[in-house]
Amino acid sequence: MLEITDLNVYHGSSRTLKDFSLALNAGEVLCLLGRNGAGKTTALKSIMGLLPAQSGSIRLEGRELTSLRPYEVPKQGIGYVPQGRRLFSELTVQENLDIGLMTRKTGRDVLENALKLFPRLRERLGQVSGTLSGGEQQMLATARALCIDPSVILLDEPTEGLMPSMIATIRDVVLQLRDQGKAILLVEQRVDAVLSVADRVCFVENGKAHPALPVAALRDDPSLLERYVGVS
Ligand SMILES: Nc1ncnc2c1ncn2[C@@H]1O[C@H](COP(=O)(O)OP(=O)(O)OP(=O)(O)O)[C@@H](O)[C@H]1O
Repeated sequence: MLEITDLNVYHGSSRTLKDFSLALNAGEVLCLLGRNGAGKTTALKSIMGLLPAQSGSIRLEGRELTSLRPYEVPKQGIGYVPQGRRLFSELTVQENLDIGLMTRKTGRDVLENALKLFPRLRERLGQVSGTLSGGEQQMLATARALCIDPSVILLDEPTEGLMPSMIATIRDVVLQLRDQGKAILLVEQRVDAVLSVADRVCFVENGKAHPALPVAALRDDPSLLERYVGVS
């Protein structure tokens, strides 16, 4: 569904992604794991066209994305939930969701599906989003991405700073979306969260992606985590 091949991305003169390659399938959760600064967020931003590719390709069902402007990428059906959520904090919950709906001119049924996953947001449609709790803001950022009716969803550390019950809610939603056939690329630092949600994991090390492994490989060989993430 989404195929990244030999992608090279620079920040100034430093090469942040080095011949970075991975393939993401429909109906799976692929988790990017790696140390701080390994290049995980850079990979997601590059997919969204927020950082230009020096070389390499990013294809969604065969269509090349690297030549698109950033505003054109979500229109292809890629939803992005950035680290830190990046809501329009002065706008209400409804207005944030409307921005998602406008992106691809999706219908109210798409909004209904998103609100079904997050009933708590339905109760707060008129609330200014900057006044939501951290967990509710994460729900809103996810629901806004779902309002474009994406086939691919990129989530950057969605459980960061959340309490356990909220982490469980996000995990359940990710699994439901996977079961609906969405392709999900997840950056996640919490090993327990990775083990409970991922189908495959891909270690990112110094800007390079190692070949993806089934998540069972982490259980079978815990030394992988120590080697690539620095936890045991
Ligand atoms: N705007 C920027 N200007 C210069 N260098 C940057 C910029 N953004 C990121 N980098 C560098 O690119 C490298 C990869 O950063 P990136 O944020 O992709 O890492 P990450 O794997 O997501 O890390 P973390 O787990 O800490 O979020 C780091 O060395 C970082 O310092």
